[in-house]
Amino acid sequence: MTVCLYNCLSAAGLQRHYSRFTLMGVYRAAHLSTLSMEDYPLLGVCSMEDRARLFQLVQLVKSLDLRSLRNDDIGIYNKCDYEEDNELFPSNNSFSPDGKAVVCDLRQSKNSKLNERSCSCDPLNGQSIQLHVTRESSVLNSHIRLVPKSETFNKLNPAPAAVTSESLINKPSAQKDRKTIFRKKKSPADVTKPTPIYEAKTTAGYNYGLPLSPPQAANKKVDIHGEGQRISVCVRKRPLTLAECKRGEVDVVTTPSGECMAVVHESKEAVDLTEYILQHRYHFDQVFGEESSNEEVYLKTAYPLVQHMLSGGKATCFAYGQTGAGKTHTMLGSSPAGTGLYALAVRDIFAHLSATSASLLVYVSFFEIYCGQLYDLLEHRKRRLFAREDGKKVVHISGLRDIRVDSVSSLLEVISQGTAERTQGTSGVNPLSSRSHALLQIQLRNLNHQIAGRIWFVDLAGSERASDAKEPNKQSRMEGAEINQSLLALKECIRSLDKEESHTPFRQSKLTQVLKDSFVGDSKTCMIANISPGHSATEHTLNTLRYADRVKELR
Ligand SMILES: Nc1ncnc2c1ncn2[C@@H]1O[C@H](COP(=O)(O)OP(=O)(O)OP(=O)(O)O)[C@@H](O)[C@H]1O
Repeated sequence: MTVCLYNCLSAAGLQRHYSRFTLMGVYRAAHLSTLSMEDYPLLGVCSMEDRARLFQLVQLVKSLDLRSLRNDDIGIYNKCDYEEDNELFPSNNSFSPDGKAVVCDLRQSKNSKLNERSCSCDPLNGQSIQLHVTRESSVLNSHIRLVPKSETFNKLNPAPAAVTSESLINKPSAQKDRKTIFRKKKSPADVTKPTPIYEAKTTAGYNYGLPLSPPQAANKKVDIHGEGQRISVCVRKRPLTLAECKRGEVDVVTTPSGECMAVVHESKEAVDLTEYILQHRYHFDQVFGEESSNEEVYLKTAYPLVQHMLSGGKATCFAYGQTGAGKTHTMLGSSPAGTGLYALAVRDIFAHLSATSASLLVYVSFFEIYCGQLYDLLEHRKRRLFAREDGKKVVHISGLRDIRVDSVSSLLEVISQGTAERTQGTSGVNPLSSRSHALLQIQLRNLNHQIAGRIWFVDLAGSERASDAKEPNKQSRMEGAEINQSLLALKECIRSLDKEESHTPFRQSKLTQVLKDSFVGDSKTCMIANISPGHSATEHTLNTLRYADRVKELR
């Protein structure tokens, strides 16, 4: 019978957090007893329900007093229902029918250690102790089995220090400030060996060739979309997907609640082959963890832009990040009904229009930029479009089809039609990678067809490097180069926009050229950097965060 942390978490319905627990060094069931509630967010346990479950599990493990039992492993097996358990083990706190286990009723031992008889009888010389948990409404309606092991926690071989938010989050200033947490078990000798953690001091790495600038003060107050702020930069982390969980991906990103901070725990190996963790911290205007819904993201990112648009302004909302990081989920939503930012914005736009007497019409257009060329997604990509400037230096997209929509559903239909046409390719990272920038424009026009407000939603192409292509060929190299060039140009324009420089390099890429109108005047911009949590995406995640960080610093 396998006895492990995973089983414990499974019994409590928390198995999806297993990877994060192990990453944070909580790789054994016995370690659960050292957790405090402050650690829960660091372990990715954020919702009230999950917190309650973990709390109960921790209390249970604490009550078992593992160290006095000279055990350091606890596992749960045979998850079965309460009635069945009751039949098997009718008595409370007694030996099980085979005489090898102790059966306990946690209703009696709630918030306290299990009764002395259970814990001190110590039938561990070659046998096991079995705890029968029978809290009716509890998630812990399972058998728990303690298995004696040769390794013990005693004075000679003390247990590692508890994982606390202090040890994980407090800022070490230098190497001498090394912090320790538990690490995944390597060998019996390493079990209690702490893994050093260092904080990354620079943002060195792949950064679209941009020179690095001094980092912004972490405590700089950011007034999201308040007076004077035209650009906000937010980060959204998605949860591990089922497929990632199955292949054992470890969640390496934490988003401590209320701190607008994303921390990437990068696993590294020194030249002497010792392992250590390098922590990269980034502060943004908003940071959304995996528990955040599209509605929550919308309210803090696109909603202020929609309000700006409804009052006649121009706004742009970008979703940026590696393929598979959740851009489309954010913009479009995953359900067929569509609960992404597009739909939520449209809902508010129509709600506003029906509540006011202004006679405004809603128009939508949708096109993509692929390898420097524009294609109308509402014309099955058959029509190539051209961005041209008129005498007043206003950019027009000739040939672009505008469709008038009069309801949320008609607009969503247009969007799903356009999305189906978008260019996809296979990258080493994502088998269905969006290889183009998709630009959705929603315009308000008055009865004279004059523009009375405009918002762009831009789902940028995946930011992976050309080297990520599975079998790099000329086409994929061109795609990669174009994508990177346009992302660089975008950053330059945002910088120039914010610094109110006389020259803005809109012509550096088609993306910035067509968005020129959104960068001038009273326009507002929000960038949502989407990141994947898995350890195999660490490098991409760091690149995305560096890019977003640079955009933020350039403000
Ligand atoms: N916040 C989230 N919550 C739950 N699942 C998510 C979330 N974000 C993304 N996903 C899931 O992750 C997978 C990849 O997301 P998505 O397709 O949105 O990535 P993408 O960044 O648009 O990729 P690409 O650039 O290749 O189009 C999808 O299965 C999606 O449902």
